[in-house]
Amino acid sequence: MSSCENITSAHKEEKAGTLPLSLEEYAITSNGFLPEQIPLKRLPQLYYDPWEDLVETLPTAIADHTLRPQVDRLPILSTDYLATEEQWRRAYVVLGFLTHGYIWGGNTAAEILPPSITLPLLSVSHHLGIPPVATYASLNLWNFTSTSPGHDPSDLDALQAQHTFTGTTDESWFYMVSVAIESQGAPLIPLMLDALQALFPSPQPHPQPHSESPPVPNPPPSPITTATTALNTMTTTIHNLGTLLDRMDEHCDPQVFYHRIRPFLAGSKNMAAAGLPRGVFYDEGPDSGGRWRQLRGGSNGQSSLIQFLDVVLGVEHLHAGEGVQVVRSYSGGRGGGTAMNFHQEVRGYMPEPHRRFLEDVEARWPGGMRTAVGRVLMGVDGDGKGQGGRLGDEERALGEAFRTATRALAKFRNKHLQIVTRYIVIPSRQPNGSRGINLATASSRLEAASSAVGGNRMADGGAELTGTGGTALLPFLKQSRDETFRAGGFHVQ
Ligand code: HEM
Repeated sequence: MSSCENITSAHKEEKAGTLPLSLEEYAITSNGFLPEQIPLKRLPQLYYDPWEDLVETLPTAIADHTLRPQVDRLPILSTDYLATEEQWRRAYVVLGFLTHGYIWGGNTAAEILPPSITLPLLSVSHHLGIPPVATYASLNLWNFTSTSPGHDPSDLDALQAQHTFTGTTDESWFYMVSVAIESQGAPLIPLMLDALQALFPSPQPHPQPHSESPPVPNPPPSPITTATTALNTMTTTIHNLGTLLDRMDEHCDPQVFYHRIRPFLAGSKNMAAAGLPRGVFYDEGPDSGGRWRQLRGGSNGQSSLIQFLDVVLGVEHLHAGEGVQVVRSYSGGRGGGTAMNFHQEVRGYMPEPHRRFLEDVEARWPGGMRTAVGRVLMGVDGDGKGQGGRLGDEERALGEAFRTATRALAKFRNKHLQIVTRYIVIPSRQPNGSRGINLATASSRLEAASSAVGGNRMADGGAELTGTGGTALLPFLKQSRDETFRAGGFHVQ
């Protein structure tokens, strides 16, 4: 197989019309936030063989504790020979795996990242506009291959991760469920942009043929019908994404996830309990010095697709201090300071074009469907205070389609909550005797921010062990779900 195979997905040829935004400018492909082609499996320049050879044997090197000395002996390679965006992404994937393998692949966490990793990683992350750490992009979006004819990334059974820390099927499957979700959700991007565009500029009533005019043979659908149809497709697609989520159990065992995979996803932010009180020192060599950095680790919460669905529907996630708990990620790290909530903060961990895309969509269609549908139904921006007369069938169908779509996304979040319970909360309460110092347990401590939750003020930085940690994590995820339900709260007359 060549290193740059074309991907044929079921929806690839579907969209040919003119979009209100040029998706290419945002590095969005016919596979959505996934690349158009199977990501490179190896950098073609022999110069980068020291990285490639090491990452190829990563699970073994971690298991026999030889990774750190091998990384320490790596030459400091320049990024000057990276020639294409695919190659920059490949370098980011390789360095991300080596970084987390190095930090977490021992009995204690490594506090200092050597210049052989730090220098090229900082250069690559600067080029891609993404933090120098493993992210959803390096673990999922740019880390897959497929054995299906046409390399269809929506075919979960044919997907495989290119790299894992553990060499387990469980880890590959954990990443690939997200890849299939991204792929199956991809057609929603152009579809929903069209729908927003149709509805936003004051929707016209259905064109009524004038009595003297000749009948129009195939009148184009009205903006309201266009949006209704798109929302109904969105509902079906989100339902299918939930079916994929349900398949996590097929090959990813909760014990393996919690005790073996998850520790490697951890970041360096608020990880004192796991042995990183100051984060990780990125050593840039004797000339430049270096500095301590505290960063989140890789998380599916960094998915641009799920945030796109929020933006389209107009789901609002509250800021810290407005009742939201700022949680430590399952991959480590706690939500940002007072000004940012989780969803805003993790945008900083998305590839720059994807982050820009979400911001531009928000700016162009503020409030998304919630605003647009609200205007149609009540003549207001969805706050339910309008006068509104009797609604026609078309408007009622639109309102119903919108509420059904928000309900579908809330149900998706509900399934996700059940997964988090099975994969984190329950295993965190069970003993694990496999390691001297259990980094999984240490890195799963949750810290509640000094935010008021249900009237109970929790001490800033007050840590809870994982046994009770789920009590901090679950309210955050429940809040996300409930905010989604709330976005659909219209009363159709
Ligand atoms: C074993 C599987 C999974 C586990 C244990 C898990 C766990 C978690 C945890 C603990 C969080 C809290 C924030 C964080 O730590 O970053 C989170 C957030 C999130 N996860 Fe997952 N997750 C899993 C699979 C997935 C999948 C497949 C997706 C789909 C792309 C997903 C999407 C999200 C999203 C969007 C958030 C942000 C909260 C929200 O918007 O509701 N997760 N996940």
